Amino acid sequence: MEWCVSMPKVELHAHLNGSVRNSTLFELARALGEKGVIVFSDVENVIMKDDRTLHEVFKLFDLIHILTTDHSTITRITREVIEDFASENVVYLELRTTPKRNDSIGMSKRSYMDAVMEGLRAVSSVDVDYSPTGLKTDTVNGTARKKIYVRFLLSIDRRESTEAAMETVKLALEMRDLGVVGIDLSGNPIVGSWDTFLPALKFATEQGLYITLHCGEVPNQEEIKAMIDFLPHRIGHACCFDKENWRKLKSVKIPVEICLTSNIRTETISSIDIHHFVDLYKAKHPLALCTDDSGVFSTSLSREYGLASSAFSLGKTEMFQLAENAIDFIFSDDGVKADLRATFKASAEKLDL
Ligand SMILES: CNc1ncnc2c1ncn2[C@@H]1O[C@H](COP(=O)(O)O)[C@@H](O)[C@H]1O
Ligand SMILES: [Zn+2]
Repeated sequence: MEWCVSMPKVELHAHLNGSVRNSTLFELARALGEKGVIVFSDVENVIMKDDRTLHEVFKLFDLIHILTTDHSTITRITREVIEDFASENVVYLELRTTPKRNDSIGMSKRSYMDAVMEGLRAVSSVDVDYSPTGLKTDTVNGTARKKIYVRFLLSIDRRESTEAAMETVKLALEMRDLGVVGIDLSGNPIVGSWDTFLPALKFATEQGLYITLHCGEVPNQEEIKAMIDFLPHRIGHACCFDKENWRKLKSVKIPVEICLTSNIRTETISSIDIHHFVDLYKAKHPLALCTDDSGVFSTSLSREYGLASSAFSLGKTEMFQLAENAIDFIFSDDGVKADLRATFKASAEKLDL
């Protein structure tokens, strides 16, 4: 596990509100409890519960959103989440979040994202490169400070309308210079229908945004087929595919964001030894290990690598290679890729690989 921490890593699938530290959630819940907005002990029971079905996870997100959704809290959790990933040597992070409108507190999707950007700028433990135009890393006494690349994906929640989804895509386009690189479709997989989001996703693609879709968290083969036919740049999960969709996915080689702990905890996959990671890995299908919701599932990217290593008997060289391969699937240009490859090369020498 310690070795997995020391290795550089690339995180491609992390939801902001799913990655909040438990200690922060408790602090926020206590404060709202004192104001009489919520009952602290109810919240405590929900947060501490370890195994949750997929359905229960979405109830938890509704609760987390009550705790986090004001501008200053969004700023705080963004800073903390980036610092947490940087502290375990994540060198490139694509953080996704659903821009939220809440008229009662004067929050628009834009002001929500401005609060996120403020959190990013407040990170102090590490240099943050978030702008596609690049940040020059300061050299202090000949040693460059530790650096993390951060890019954002704006999520469309499956509860949203076509218009709301389109608003999110337009916001992403507006915020391109601030490091917003793409669109994610997420939310409760049994809610909403693919057709609702298609116009916004098509528009996003035409405008050159990258697309990743939560795909196959439930066995809806028709939707899975339609999603693969759309040819997104990546998909998340790919758990409940039938034979035909599996074959299709492999033939078009869409990279898969693999979230081991999330799939096991939500019982989407019944046990780790039958996880589709094995089949995809053996087939050399493009894939990347990711956390999904490190707070909600009490994990970290280092833990996910540790889990893969022990469950599938992967050695250090294989783990390192797996982490490095994820560079190929990032939503950034060749300059960033080259810089990340150089970081991995320097680290391989240090780690004696
Ligand atoms: C467990 N598997 C999952 N499947 C689908 N969507 C998920 C998810 N985990 C998280 N989300 C999506 O991310 C939101 C929380 O972060 P943000 O408020 O956007 O920062 C959730 O409300 C849900 O829409
Ligand atoms: Zn997810």
